[in-house]
Amino acid sequence: MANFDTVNSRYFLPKAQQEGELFKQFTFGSGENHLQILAPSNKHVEIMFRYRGDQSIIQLLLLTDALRRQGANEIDLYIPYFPGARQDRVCNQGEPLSAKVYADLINQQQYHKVYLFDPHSDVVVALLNNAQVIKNHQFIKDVVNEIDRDLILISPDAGSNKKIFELSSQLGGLPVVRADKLRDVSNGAIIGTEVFCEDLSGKTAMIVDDICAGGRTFIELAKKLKAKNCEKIILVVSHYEGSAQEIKLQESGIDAVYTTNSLQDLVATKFLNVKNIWQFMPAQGESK
Ligand SMILES: O=P(O)(O)OC[C@H]1O[C@@H](O)[C@H](O)[C@@H]1O
Repeated sequence: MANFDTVNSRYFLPKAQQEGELFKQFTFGSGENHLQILAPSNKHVEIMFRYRGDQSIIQLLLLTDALRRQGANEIDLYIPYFPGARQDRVCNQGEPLSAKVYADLINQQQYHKVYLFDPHSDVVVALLNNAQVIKNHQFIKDVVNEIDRDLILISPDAGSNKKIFELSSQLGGLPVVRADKLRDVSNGAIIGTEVFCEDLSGKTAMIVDDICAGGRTFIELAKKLKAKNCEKIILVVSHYEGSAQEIKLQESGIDAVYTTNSLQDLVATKFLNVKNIWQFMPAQGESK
């Protein structure tokens, strides 16, 4: 999973340096994108797509159209981070159902398979045609092997429990501690966190979640874990936005963040020990 080769039927977006150019791409001054496939396409191709803002979605649609016109009739899409997945319900009046908007766009392309990595919930999987889920199990196993300590898994909120207990059994029954966010019912803002356990003296806690975005969830949680005398706190997220809150994450007691490159090429920060241990596809400008 971690390493993709660069055979001719794999098209990377954003474009990574690879053996032979498969397509050219540029953006006009007006902001419109242009691309051109440079050789006839195989019938079956794979697009390895990392979401980089909504402009990148347009590039994906253009690439898909160009490939079909060049003869591709079975296209698999790898989209490890699926945009809009966290807005999988309308929380406040006036908001869109973003997950459906993005899913509809992808469905219109009639991909043969759409591979997602550790999606936020089952909703986006249900909205997409031909979705295949790559679970986070192997990623977490790799992290556990690298840490090599006695661990407890922390389920950050009620919505994560099912996933974390499944993960625990995959990891030979690692103990699980449950936590939950307390929210302001009027606007959904996080106002606190509860951790359902007694003293955690001497323990290494591994918080596992799909994404770290603003970081608020983990800052509050880490503070509570520290207050329960946790010795070390590791945050493991499949998708990491790279947050303005990194100083606060560190101050809250998080010792390291383990993540993948599903959203970012390189996570370098002087504040946090962020390890990008899984490479979905070559970083832009890297030859793999
Ligand atoms: O607290 P931040 O980092 O902003 O958001 C991440 C959390 O928000 C949820 O959607 C994710 O599943 C995760 O629990």
